[in-house]
Amino acid sequence: MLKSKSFSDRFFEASERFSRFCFGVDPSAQLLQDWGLPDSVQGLEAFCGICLDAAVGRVGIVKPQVAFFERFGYLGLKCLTEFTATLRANGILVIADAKRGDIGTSVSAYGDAWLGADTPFNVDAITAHAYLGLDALAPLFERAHSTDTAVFVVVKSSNPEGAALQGALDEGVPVALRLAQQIAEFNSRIGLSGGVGPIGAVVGATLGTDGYATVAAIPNALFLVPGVGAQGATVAQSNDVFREANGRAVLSASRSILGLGPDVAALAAGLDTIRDEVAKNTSMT
Ligand SMILES: O=C(O)c1cc(=O)[nH]c(=O)n1[C@@H]1O[C@H](COP(=O)(O)O)[C@@H](O)[C@H]1O
Repeated sequence: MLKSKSFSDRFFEASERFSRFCFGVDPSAQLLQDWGLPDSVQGLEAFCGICLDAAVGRVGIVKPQVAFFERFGYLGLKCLTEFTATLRANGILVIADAKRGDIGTSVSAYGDAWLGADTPFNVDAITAHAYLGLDALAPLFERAHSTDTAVFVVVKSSNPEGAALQGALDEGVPVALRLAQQIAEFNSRIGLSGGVGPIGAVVGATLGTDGYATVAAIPNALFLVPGVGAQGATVAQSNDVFREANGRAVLSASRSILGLGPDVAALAAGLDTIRDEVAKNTSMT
């Protein structure tokens, strides 16, 4: 039997083919309303259908925000399952923005839900928090390693509220930097593929050069870089992160692109524009 490709192989392929851009799909109540759709599962399904039509053949990575599907209970999660399965069937990598985190036994159950071909959600990667300690996420990391998937741990977030906690000093070292160092150690221990391990890191684009040290501290991880557009960061401002990550980062934007919908052609044109802008910027770094 052919061994499936590692997450890092799929990530590098997607970002090389379609630029280092990730399309964030955040079907908020506001966007459903702006798109003239009902705030219901039917509206959610229509929203996802439009995103799918615009994304296929245009972007390599999509990040659905799970909270906007959970709003509709099990039917919302059914919609998410179908959306992600169709994206993946069309060759698009799916990072579920689920922000999970807990003690080991509970985290292990999150793995059973999200990561691997025999799981109900079966996505390529999920996002997680390390507030209960990075080691507590170990079952999720092990599972990612064994299923060729990945876990992106929030290290230095894009929102202003995160700065105090993430910048607090632990024996003189900011918590975010300590976490970055632990991720690098964990990845080395668990095993690398294409130079990176199954633990990726989330570093906000809004941080500019403040995010630089964090990225530099993890030479063996992939990066998810949200915060472009609605949160104020520009593609150009992310150059420092891109330069330091040396091909291991993707930039993600949600509302700034989705605001162009519901017209598929307008959404597609917006995706083309940001994808090409990211490609141009990263080729200069
Ligand atoms: O993990 C994330 O994606 C994430 C981390 C972070 O530090 N900041 C952040 O905004 N996000 C997510 O990225 C998306 C940002 O959306 P926009 O600001 O509309 O591009 C939202 O779904 C957030 O939940």
